[in-house]
Amino acid sequence: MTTGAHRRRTVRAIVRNPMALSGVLLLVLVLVAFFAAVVIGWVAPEAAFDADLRNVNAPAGSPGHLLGTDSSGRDVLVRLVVATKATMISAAIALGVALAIGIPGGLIAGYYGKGVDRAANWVSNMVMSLPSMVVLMAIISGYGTSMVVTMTALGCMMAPAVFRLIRAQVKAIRNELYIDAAKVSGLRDHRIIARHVLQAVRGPLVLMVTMMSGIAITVQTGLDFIGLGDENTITWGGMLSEGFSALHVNNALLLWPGLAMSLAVAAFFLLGNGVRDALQRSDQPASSRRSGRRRAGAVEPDGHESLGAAGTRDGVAAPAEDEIVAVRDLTVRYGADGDDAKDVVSGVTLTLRRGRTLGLVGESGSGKTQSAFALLDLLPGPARLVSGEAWIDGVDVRRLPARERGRRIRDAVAYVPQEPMSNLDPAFTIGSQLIEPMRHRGMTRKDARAKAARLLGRMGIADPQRVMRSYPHQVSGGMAQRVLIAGAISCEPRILVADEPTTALDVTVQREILDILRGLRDEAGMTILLVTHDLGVVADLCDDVAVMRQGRVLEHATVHDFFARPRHEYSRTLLASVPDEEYVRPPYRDDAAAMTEGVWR
Ligand SMILES: Nc1ncnc2c1ncn2[C@@H]1O[C@H](COP(=O)(O)OP(=O)(O)OP(=O)(O)O)[C@@H](O)[C@H]1O
Repeated sequence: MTTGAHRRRTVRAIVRNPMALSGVLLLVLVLVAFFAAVVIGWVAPEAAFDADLRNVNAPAGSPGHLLGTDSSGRDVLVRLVVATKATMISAAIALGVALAIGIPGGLIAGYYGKGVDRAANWVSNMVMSLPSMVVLMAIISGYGTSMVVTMTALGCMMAPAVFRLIRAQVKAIRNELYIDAAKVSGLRDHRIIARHVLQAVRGPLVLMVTMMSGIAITVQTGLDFIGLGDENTITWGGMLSEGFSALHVNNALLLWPGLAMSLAVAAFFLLGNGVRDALQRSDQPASSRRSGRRRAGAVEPDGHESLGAAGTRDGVAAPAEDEIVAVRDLTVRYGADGDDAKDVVSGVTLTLRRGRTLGLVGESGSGKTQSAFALLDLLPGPARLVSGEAWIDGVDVRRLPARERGRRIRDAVAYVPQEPMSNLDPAFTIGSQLIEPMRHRGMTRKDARAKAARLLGRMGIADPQRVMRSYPHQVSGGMAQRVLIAGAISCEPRILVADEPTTALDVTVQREILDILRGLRDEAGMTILLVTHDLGVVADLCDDVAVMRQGRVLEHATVHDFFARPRHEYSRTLLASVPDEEYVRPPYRDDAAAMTEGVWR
């Protein structure tokens, strides 16, 4: 579905939602009153102050006075309409200030974490602990009853609520795999925040904005009611105060401004709830949203030391020309140094030769993914890279400054993750997710769209245009994996890191995906690092193999040597534990050609 179609669907959902619709209608009424107040201010600025002392406290329906007059003979309806303007402007000021502080603060603190987050959170907690009314009264006593000053202060007091909401939402999605995928595809932080993060927080934000509008109106009216408002401005609070003084003479004077305020507040609350529901309904089913695996330890990113930090040894020889990737002595540590430290990758050395496929095998938890993440500079927050080199195409990227390192890795290496669905942002069509990285690298939208369709075709997708219009929840797992591979190769990387790309798929689709990878190696000359625990896949697709266990590489050999003459005891155990001997039988024969004729073909 296109963005335009999605928008139409959202509008339809709002119109069909009774709560949203009544909110919209009430808000239209308030806006009509607002614009009427603006017009009255131009054409008859004195109309709200015209007193007719011979006609005080006239009841509603009196000639010329639909809602009657007040105790000075002024027309209640005109005053009510004029008061709408000041009340709405006050609410807008408070809201604007709260959003201007809260949204960027929450985005930055939630996305970057660490010290920024701690400092911002501390300030927010401090402001939240202050009693708002007392602070507002103190400000009024110090700076007078200026509406702008009072509402700006109220906005500052409300900002922490926005900050907390945005920060919590950003933290919840910061470690989603589709955010990692966006990083890998080369999108800069500000684009990821604008495109993926803001999109995810819009629902709760709409609700908060409407709630806060209601609160701002209530507070402003309350302050005016108790006499702390700007006495030169007509407001609903001021009218309520006058009505309260004349309660026993004309109780209708309390009714009309009270009703106006209640309707305005209700308009915002109904609209907020309705729009939130409509947004949820017009998006894909909740079950398909963010169902992805969240990497363990995604809570606080303290102490993250990425590639490029200290520890590079000088004077080390560069890898040979055909070694497109050379990882040497890589150690990834979780926890602070000392007893808490845990090395999940210990002194790992791996070599990928140009145009070949290296299978990284090992039992679950052996450190395969962490090694791949270390190479991609994608380690999660709590992980630290404490030693090692990572050579990509003749450059040790650990020695590069962060930005240059990121650029070099993204230019050379693409990543295909294990769980296709959780690596696609549920809020965007597949087409837009494929096109964006190419656009980011300077391609026109038209060219990027054509290339995306072409790549999907090459991935064996029969109707690329339809798939591009679809949202992730509308395609199967196998299709999503093809989409991710198409996305990964769209910017023409030289190296592909595929982390168990077939694990979540059924056998037929697995075979097709493996064929695609084989085609990328054989036809496009791509170098592939294939993380897998499946020796059948290794036998079928890989040229070299590295066996990992407990964070260490135990054996690094050609596939032929590995199957024919496994050197390490653990390799022999692994081979012996394969349930169906047929899987690995062909490579055991000392016949290199037979290796590619395994059961997958
Ligand atoms: N955030 C984390 N905090 C602490 N330890 C972690 C964290 N993430 C991973 N680990 C540990 O790192 C080790 C290696 O994990 P890794 O994901 O690399 O394993 P793997 O070989 O890819 O396994 P699998 O095949 O199950 O994906 C495991 O012992 C795991 O528990």
